[in-house]
Parts: sequence; structure tokens; C-alpha cells
Amino acid sequence: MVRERDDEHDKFDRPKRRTKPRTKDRPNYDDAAIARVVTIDRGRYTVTLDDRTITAMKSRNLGRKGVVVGDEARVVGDTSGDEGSLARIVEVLPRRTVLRRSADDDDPIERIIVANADQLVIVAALADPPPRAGLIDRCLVAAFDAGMEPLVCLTKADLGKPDEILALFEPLGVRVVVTQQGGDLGAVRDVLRDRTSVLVGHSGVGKSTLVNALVPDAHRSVSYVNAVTGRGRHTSTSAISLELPFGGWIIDTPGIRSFGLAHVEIDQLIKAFPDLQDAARDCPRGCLHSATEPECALDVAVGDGTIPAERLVSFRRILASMSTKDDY
Ligand SMILES: Nc1nc2c(ncn2[C@@H]2O[C@H](COP(=O)(O)OP(=O)(O)OP(=O)(O)O)[C@@H](O)[C@H]2O)c(=O)[nH]1
Ligand SMILES: [Zn+2]
Repeated sequence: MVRERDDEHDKFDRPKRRTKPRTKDRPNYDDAAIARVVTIDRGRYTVTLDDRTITAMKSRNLGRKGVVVGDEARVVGDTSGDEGSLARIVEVLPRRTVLRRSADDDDPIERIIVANADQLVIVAALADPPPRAGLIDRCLVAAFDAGMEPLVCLTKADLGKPDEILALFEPLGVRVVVTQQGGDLGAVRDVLRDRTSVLVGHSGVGKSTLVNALVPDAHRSVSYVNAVTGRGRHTSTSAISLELPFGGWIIDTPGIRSFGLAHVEIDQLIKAFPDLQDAARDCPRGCLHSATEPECALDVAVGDGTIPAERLVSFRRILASMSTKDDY
């Protein structure tokens, strides 16, 4: 795969970025149509605009700024979507959320993989392969840090019981749905409806099975997208956004082995738990809220019954998962 050098500059999307003043002769694209980026394939962006699927390239004026799946972008030029047509992305709208994957051996830079998703769906099988709680914990950290609501989807209910996993995540208030191949998907549809959800999960947990059940023509639309880019079929490593027939979008993310958690700050993570955040106001400065902190106010809050003990135990478990060398 040809890697886009532009994405190196995703880090400029970090809150502390210094913005370059706009030059006064910068063209004004405020009237340009706003499209949604659904997948990226070797420098070609597939975007949807109204009901059209359009192939676009990045305009030069974007400089080195990255464009990722889920971005809302202004497009100009030939937006007909006709075969062989090519539009230009001239501006990326501010991102509401960003999900990052970690640096790894192949690529030393933490990069944004998906923008603007509301929900992170952590798919784990109840058996074959067996669920790994530590991996779900790290996905939860990634979700909370990204400002996305997590949802755990336990598949292969015909092969195992969900009770143990439920017990681990219930104290955190994390929603869990249980599914099985050929089973009723009503509960899953309800949690996905009208939202943009990113699916993550190890190979073999049943993600494709789930996507095909939710989006019956997913296969067709994947090859359709590739036909539009004119580059034939190949296994893309880019995330791909699929429209749900009952409303909303689901973004599949092949090939992510781990999330970038190196930058996650505890202050940010604890915001997902308002009761803990409240109690932590009484912590000494720089308290890491771990079980070894001598004066952590979270222990006091458990002692006086303000916070259930299992909730603090679960919170500390996900805190600790941040520093493990596990995948995800
Ligand atoms: N018993 C059982 N098997 C299932 C269920 N869901 C999926 N499978 C099987 O598990 C295997 C993996 O399913 P996939 O949907 O391909 O899993 P995936 O997560 O997409 O895996 P990759 O395609 O490798 O990313 C297949 O053989 C499925 O038939 C289920 O609910 N119960
Ligand atoms: Zn503390």
C-alpha cells in the first residue's frame, strides 16, 4: 500500500496546534457542498453527497492536512459521481471526535483513523476466540478518550454465557448487547440506529457476520466503492463507512491492531465517570487514583458509600490497562 505522507500531519489536529494565519487571498469555499468521506484508497477518497457516491482527490490548498474516514469535507469540481469523474476536497470541517490508532513497528506515528463517530462498538466473541477483558478495557479507554460512547457487543452467544463479562463492565455503566449468528438483531439495531458507530474487534470474532446481517448489501457496496475508484477489487486496509438501512452509519476498521493510548490523560478519562470525577476533586495534586495512591479520595468515597466498591475496582482496572503492552 502506498502510504500517504500527508497523514503525518494529523498530529496538527491536536488541541494545542498553532494555526497558521489564513492568507487573505485564500479562496472562499463556504458555499461548497459538504460530503462525507466513506473510504480512502491509495490517495482517492470516496465520499457521499446527497445520494451520490463520488470519487475525489485532495486539493492542494489543504497542504499536508490529513483527510480521514468520517470526515465532513467541502468538495468542488465535478461532483456528478459519473464514471471517471473526479471532485476535489477543499476543506475538512472541524472534527467532533477522533479515534487514533497507535504507533507500531510499521509506522512510528500515532494517526487518526476515524473522525466524527459517536460510538465505539467493541466486538468480542463469548468463545472461539474466548473474550479477553483486558483488550475490552483498552478499547474502553480509547472510546472515552475519543469522546465516543462505548458499546460492548458479545457475539457467538450459542457458544458461551455472557455473565462473567457482564459483571466486569456493568459497574462502569457500559452498555452490553449479546448476539449470535442468525439471531434477532433488534437490540443491536436499536443501539446503532441514527448514530455513527465504529466497529472494532479481533479477527474471527464475527464482525463480518454482524455487518452482513445489518447491511445486507455490504458486500456489494464494498465492491461498488472499489469500482467507483476504478482501481478494481483489492483488500483495502482503510476503514470503510457503510450506511445502515435502518438509519445511521457503521464504520468497519480492518487491520487496526492497537489504539494509541500513549497520550491519554487520566483527567480526560475520568470525565466519563462524573461521580468519580466529583470525588477526585479531593485528591492530592497529581494523584493517579491507583490502588497504591495513599491518599486517593476515591477510596474515601467508597468508604463512606458514595461510590460502589466494584465501580472503583473496575475504573482502576481500565486505568491499569492503559499501561499494558497488550494489543488494542
Ligand atoms: N457459532 C457461531 N459462529 C459464529 C457466529 N458468528 C460468526 N461465527 C463464525 O465465526 C467465524 C468468523 O466470523 P467472521 O464474521 O468472519 O469474523 P470476523 O470478525 O469478521 O473475522 P475476520 O473476517 O477475520 O476479520 C466464521 O466461521 C463465522 O461463521 C456465532 O454467532 N456463532
Ligand atoms: Zn485519586
